[in-house]
Amino acid sequence: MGQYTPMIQQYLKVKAEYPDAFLFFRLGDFYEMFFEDAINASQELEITLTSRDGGSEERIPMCGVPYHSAPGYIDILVGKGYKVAICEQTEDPKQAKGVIKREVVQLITPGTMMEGKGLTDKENNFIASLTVFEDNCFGLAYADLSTGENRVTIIEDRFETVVNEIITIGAREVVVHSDFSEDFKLKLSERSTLTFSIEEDTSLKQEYAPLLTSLQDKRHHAAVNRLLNYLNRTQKRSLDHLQKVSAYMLHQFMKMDYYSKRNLELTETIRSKGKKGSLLWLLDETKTAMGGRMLKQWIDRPLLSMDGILLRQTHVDAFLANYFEREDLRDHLKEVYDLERLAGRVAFGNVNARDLIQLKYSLQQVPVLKSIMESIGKGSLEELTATLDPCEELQDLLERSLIENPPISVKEGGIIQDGFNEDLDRYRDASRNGKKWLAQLEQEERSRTGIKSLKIGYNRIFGYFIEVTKSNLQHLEEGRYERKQTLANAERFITPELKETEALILEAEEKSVDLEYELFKQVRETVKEYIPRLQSLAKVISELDVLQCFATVSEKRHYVKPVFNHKRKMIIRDGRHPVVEKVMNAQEYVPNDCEMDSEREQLLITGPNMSGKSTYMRQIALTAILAQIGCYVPASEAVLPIFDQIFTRIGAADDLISGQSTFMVEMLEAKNAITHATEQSLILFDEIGRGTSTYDGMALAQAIIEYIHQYIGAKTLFSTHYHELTVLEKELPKLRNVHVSAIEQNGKVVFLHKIKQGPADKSYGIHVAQLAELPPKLIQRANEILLTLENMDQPKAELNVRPVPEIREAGPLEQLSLFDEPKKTKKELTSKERKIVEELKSIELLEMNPLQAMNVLYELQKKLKG
Ligand SMILES: Nc1ncnc2c1ncn2[C@@H]1O[C@H](COP(=O)(O)OP(=O)(O)OP(=O)(O)O)[C@@H](O)[C@H]1O
Repeated sequence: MGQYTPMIQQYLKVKAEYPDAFLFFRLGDFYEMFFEDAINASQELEITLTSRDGGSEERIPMCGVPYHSAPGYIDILVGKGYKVAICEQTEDPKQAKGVIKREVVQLITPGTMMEGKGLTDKENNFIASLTVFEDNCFGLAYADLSTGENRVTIIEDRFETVVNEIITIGAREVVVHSDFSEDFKLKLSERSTLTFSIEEDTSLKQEYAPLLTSLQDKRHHAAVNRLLNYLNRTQKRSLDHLQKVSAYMLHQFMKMDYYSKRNLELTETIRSKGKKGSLLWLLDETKTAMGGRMLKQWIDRPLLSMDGILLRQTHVDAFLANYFEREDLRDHLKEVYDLERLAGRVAFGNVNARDLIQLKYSLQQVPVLKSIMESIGKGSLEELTATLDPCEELQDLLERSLIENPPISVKEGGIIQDGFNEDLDRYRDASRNGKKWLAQLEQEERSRTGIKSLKIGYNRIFGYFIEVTKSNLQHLEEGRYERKQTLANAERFITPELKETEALILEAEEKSVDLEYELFKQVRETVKEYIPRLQSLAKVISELDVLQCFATVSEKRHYVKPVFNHKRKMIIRDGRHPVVEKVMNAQEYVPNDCEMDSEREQLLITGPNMSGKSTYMRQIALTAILAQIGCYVPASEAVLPIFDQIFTRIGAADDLISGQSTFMVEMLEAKNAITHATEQSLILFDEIGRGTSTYDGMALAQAIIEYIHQYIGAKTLFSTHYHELTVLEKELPKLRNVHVSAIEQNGKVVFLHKIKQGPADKSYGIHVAQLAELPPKLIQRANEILLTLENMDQPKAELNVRPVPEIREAGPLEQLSLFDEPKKTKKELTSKERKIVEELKSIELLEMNPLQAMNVLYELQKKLKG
């Protein structure tokens, strides 16, 4: 290190403390990066890589960004999952002896962003900490630094549950002990892009003790302390806005694993991973960013407590019964600023006067919201309304102190109203009068000299001056004017009077700007004291927003209030898939019923491809979820049990990342459902078993159905292409066949999308092939083959006697009328035909899917026709 210049040595010392972050090293107006950081940053940020002499033989790689445009670059790096350490000059360069002192003032990481593009209005940005206890218990704590939300839970379950929870909250950064298992890290990283950070210290810092007062369990403390200590160490500033930590338990909410949430497209779609097309997108009629975030949290955590659900329902009822008040409320909610994030920025000290003006507008809405709510005033809504806190004194302060349209900068004046502070008024008088004095002085000089074009101007270098054009110079009194500057056709002068007036004005202006900044800081400090009240206010407003949103959607889309029962009964009349219905236009969507109870626990759904089996299954799960978050549901009548868990296996080309075959994933998920489901659960299995050879898959599917029927009793919807399974209805008393109907019109299939009792009688695979425009000859041939196969079908009931259906001999195939020519006996066959028959015999039908079989047939036929 000795060979480097003192500044580079300083850089290396700081960098050693932040090895896993890009170090933004402040040099004058730039943040510079050196060595590896420079090489990597120049690639990631697409900026020029240069080099500088640093005392060593080789030049040091360097790249930099101007400090005023740094936030954009920091956004990019942090968005890619990197950390950025901001190292500032902490002493005045003029006073520095030797190298200027520098220190890291903040570490910005994916989980600790406070502003910028990385933050989405309607989404939280959580940073989590994970602590492993004995017996494989996990403490999960998480906080949103931008809003101050702060939670903790203990997971006494598999690590998979921890992964689910971290993905559900959408954490982007996880803080762990340095010994944390690499295997666990891998499992977490497989599912989402996460940044890991280290914090060993789980001891309590006294300043945070008030946040932890409601926590009884020691493990809660350890988990939360790890997180708080990390935030404290990296943020190096006030965390006053962090709210009291609230503990929760996972079993308070309906359980759904990551796959199920994804399959059901609750908050993002499978294909685009965006919000559009998800249940959240459909429901989001919230008017505030805070409400939007709460809605997402509610969708992620449907309730299990009947009381909790009914309470939300009552609120929704009240909003539904009062259309005009609701619309009025919506209009006013629109004017409410993001109070939670504002509170966070107040605590961090980076709000400007414009933010506080927004706060003022928001607070002005509160009495209005309150009076609208009071006019609705029914039952429990009154309780919520009563907690709307207008923070009157704060509102009053903001109204008196800040001017309406302040500039962004808080250090250049122009933000505090006249009449708010006497000293400020006095300075302002001086500076306003000063301008008057200058105008007077200008007038006097003009009369004295008789020069009409004489004017008083200002420049930064020597302040106020008197400007006279060259042609008028002779009119100036000798000795009175001191020359300061010569221009092409004018000269600039000063006089003692001018300088005196100038001193008065500048002093007043400077003092008033300084005082304004001081006054602004005082206002900001006062706002800081209101942070907890603002946060509580934000909670109530968010809740009102989500509840009005439920009412708005329910009314707009003609939803009905679900009725709950403890008898595991489920009746859905005219149920619809909420999102498909919206996308395709309500008139076209075919509504469907679903009836299940303790005598009818399993539905085996058959029907052609594309008829709507998956849609039907999904709509039932979404109906249950909507009901349990307290919203109305897309149906004309709904009687529902409260589901404790929802499991889905709905085909999608997922999980290629984890290196497992689709079939393996299918089996793992089946296992997951079978191991954890209870009588109170809902299971959706879409064509389980199709990923393997026909009989294998069918056998497994049947065994799974039987197992759930006999040992679990969960409500199960099972769609299948194996028509053979429909005979199970005879054996399994709680299983019913239903099918999605289709009709043939003019030789084409028309999907009715209607669920009917009983099994489907026909597979319409060939029609789908026709829709896919396979050659007409081929379609015709497939129809002939189908007819033959159907004619030779054995009574299906037999299948159920043997769990694995009997594999037919190849023999009967010889009798098929495969060819249009008259039947021939073996003797009469030509050698070519014999060869083809042999080929036919050797075909492993069970290894093929129908399309492959058709291809082979087509080839054989082509050979025959020769
Ligand atoms: N009830 C309905 N009313 C109107 N259209 C529907 C309905 N249900 C489904 N559809 C339409 O039919 C399409 C196919 O539905 P879905 O994917 O559920 O079929 P599927 O039977 O599961 O098909 P596959 O067996 O090929 O997986 C959907 O994209 C939707 O547009």
